[in-house]
Amino acid sequence: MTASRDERFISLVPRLVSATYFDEAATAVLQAMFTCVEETLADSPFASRARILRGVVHLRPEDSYQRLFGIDRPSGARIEGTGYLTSGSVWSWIEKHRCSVSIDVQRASLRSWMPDGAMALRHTPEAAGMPGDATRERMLGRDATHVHVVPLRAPGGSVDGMITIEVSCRGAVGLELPWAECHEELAILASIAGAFIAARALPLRSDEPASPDEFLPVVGQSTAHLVELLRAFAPRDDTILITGPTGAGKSRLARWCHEHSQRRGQPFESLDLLGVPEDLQMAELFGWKRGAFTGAVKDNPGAVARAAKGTLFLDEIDKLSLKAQAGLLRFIEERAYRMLGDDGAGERRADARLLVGTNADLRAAVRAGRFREDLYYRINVLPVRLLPLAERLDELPRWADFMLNRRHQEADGKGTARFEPEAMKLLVSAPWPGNLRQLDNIVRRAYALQLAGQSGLGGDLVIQRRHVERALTFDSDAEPSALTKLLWRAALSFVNEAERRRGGSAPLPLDLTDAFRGMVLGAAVQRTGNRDHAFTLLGQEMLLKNRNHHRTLLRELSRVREILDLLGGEVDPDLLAVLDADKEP
Ligand SMILES: Nc1ncnc2c1ncn2[C@@H]1O[C@H](COP(=O)(O)OP(=O)(O)OP(=O)(O)O)[C@@H](O)[C@H]1O
Repeated sequence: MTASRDERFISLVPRLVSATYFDEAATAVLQAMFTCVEETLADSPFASRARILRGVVHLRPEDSYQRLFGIDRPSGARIEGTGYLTSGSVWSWIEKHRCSVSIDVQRASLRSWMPDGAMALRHTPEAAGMPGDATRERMLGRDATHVHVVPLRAPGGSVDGMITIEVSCRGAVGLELPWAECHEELAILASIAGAFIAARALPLRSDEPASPDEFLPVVGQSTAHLVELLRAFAPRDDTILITGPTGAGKSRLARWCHEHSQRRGQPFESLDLLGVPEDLQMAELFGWKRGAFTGAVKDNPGAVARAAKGTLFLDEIDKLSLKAQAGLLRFIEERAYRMLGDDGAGERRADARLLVGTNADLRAAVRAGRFREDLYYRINVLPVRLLPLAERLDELPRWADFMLNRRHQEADGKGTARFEPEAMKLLVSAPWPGNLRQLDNIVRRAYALQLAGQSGLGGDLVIQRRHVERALTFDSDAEPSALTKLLWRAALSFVNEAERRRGGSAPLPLDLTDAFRGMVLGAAVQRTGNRDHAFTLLGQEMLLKNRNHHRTLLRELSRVREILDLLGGEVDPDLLAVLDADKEP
């Protein structure tokens, strides 16, 4: 190892340590790699002919894109928009074999630098790991004749992404660029970077912060990086796989991608496979002719044909039957399909860009034999994950305001609509298993309750806390697991607080959780407006019978006071009212 290589390793570390943005960390490792490759090329027969075009860092842990950043070598500028190598097959090869690969783009050959030092050369365009025709064409279009790809390893050893270096050297087509001389050093640089980059989800510094629009009205810090990624992915024709829980907004995000693609203005067709029985999936996708099956009273072109020239969003793709998976794979590979019952016309073609959504773990479905592996790799080109609402609480107040104003406009309301601060606090502290869809329902319900309590839609509308509380209560009736989730969250908060106090102020012992009984009793007294009813509601008739319930309530509420004294902070006004009422003789 030469001194300059040592220096490169040593000088990279402090740059990575001090990086506060992903861009900075990625720039540091790319610059070190550029220098390494340039020095190697300078000592080779291609010295005067080869030039580096660009380098890109792809961070995709657990198989979904988290960050993407690239530098255009000649200008030193950040790569904008669509200029990224996004070959699903290269990624799947790297992930599986955990080794670097060098690609001769024109000759369609792929050299793998196996971890045991062996080297495998594969020559056909169809060979596993080789980028598909469209990706190769794109690379050649920007004069990239050779690409070297290095795995990005996380500290635990998992491969959490890759770094790609594109070189242009027309004179070397069919010849070996000197990757043999530098691939080890590049792998070490990537490993050093991986230890920092993959372990920390550094934010992306964007010159142009993600701005909300009609199709994505709220973009907070927690989704800004996702929107940034989608800005690069949306304009391409590759498939985007959007994973995320039900109701988180996958369909809307798919629509946003369509609106930010060249296909904007063309049809956007959405098919939710959850609602389509397996035996009708082929028909819904590819259409049918009249009489193709019982009930087919007239021709139906199918979702693929309706999406022609535009975009087709297939939600809940994991629900696709194996038969329909085969049909979809064929459509993706050849853009060809057959309509049900159309024996005469033969094959049809449609140019539709595919976007796919799921809440399931598709890899697990592949392992279980429920999802075709070849189809998985075809749709897993640009995977992104939409977080559940509970993990993007920074956005929640803006979503709630947006949904409230949307409802207000639908109702032709005058003036403005807003939540009072206490109502908003309640929304932020709720668990949201149903995500944005649930929030929308709650907002609509609270709006209706508020309207019912005041006359007409005249002036500004301020939604009060009690209406939100009632709306949430209705909702938790419909969602029995919500209480368990809330209890669990409360337990976690309790433990967090106990930890925070460790070694410092008064401890928070387990016994204080008894205060919860007092709070439940207090809430029941407040809700029923009567102690006897509250005790009956909570199954404590025995205490009532013995007329012991007043004393019990006093004792339970004293525990509540104890914990409030210890914790301090703001106390819910309703709880205060119960406590104050009990002070009176
Ligand atoms: N960008 C958005 N603009 C406006 N409303 C949104 C947006 N995203 C989500 N919502 C609200 O959340 C609801 C659920 O969104 P969406 O249907 O996109 O979720 P999803 O993740 O596709 O859910 P599922 O998988 O259950 O179909 C919408 O009906 C809407 O009320």
